[in-house]
Amino acid sequence: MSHAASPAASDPRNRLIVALDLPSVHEAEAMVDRIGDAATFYKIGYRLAYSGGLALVQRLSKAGFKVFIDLKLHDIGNTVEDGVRALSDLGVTFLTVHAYPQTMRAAVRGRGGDGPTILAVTVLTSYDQADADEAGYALPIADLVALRARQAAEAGIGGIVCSAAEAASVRSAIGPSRLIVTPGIRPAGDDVGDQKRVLTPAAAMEAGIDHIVVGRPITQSADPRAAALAILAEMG
Ligand SMILES: O=C(O)c1cc(=O)[nH]c(=O)n1[C@@H]1O[C@H](COP(=O)(O)O)[C@@H](O)[C@H]1O
Repeated sequence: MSHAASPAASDPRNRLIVALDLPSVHEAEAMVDRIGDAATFYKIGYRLAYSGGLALVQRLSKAGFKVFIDLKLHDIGNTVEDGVRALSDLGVTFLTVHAYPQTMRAAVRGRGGDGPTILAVTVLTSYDQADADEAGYALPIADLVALRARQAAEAGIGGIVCSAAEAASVRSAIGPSRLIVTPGIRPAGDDVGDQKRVLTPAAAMEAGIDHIVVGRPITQSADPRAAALAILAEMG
């Protein structure tokens, strides 16, 4: 595997997280090599984690990449606390839990003093209002995201996952020092797939987010490196 570049603080590569949602560790490693120095931060989710991807987390970290482990934990408090404690030993930068108050408090306990930054997933970007209604939530999505962001800050969570469309209300709920991380990003004209609350890379940056998460627009492109470079150019 190639080694990660060390971008300057102002370099947009620090703010682009590429979702490695690929079928196997072998294909994920080949993708990292194809993208080369156009990315320095990768996300590993269910698909890879459940097929040998935890070893890849360690290889990526060793090669100098930042890693976001996205398992969206949500269970009874004791199980979440223990799970976060175990994941904290992997040396990742970010890990995710769902933004339920009991879950978030347990995750903060499991993280201890020097673990990874815990990100709380508010309302999935594949949900529109009809999906939230169907799931039994009485609130408009914007209000539910803001409520969960406030609860995350109260629980001591380090960052929020939401749509960039909600960045302003989330920022006022969490203050300047916690992070806003936004999937549901599509360059203008790209296929949105199952995403519903979508913004372009440029619009997300203007909205004041800290990191964007981009998967298929890069990994399913005929030229993943060129796709990543185009997104970086749009991010400024
Ligand atoms: O937690 C996440 O990363 C996440 C939260 C969310 O609300 N929406 C969302 O799409 N994601 C993840 O972000 C990535 C987006 O991938 P693409 O839609 O292919 O760009 C996927 O790996 C999702 O699992």
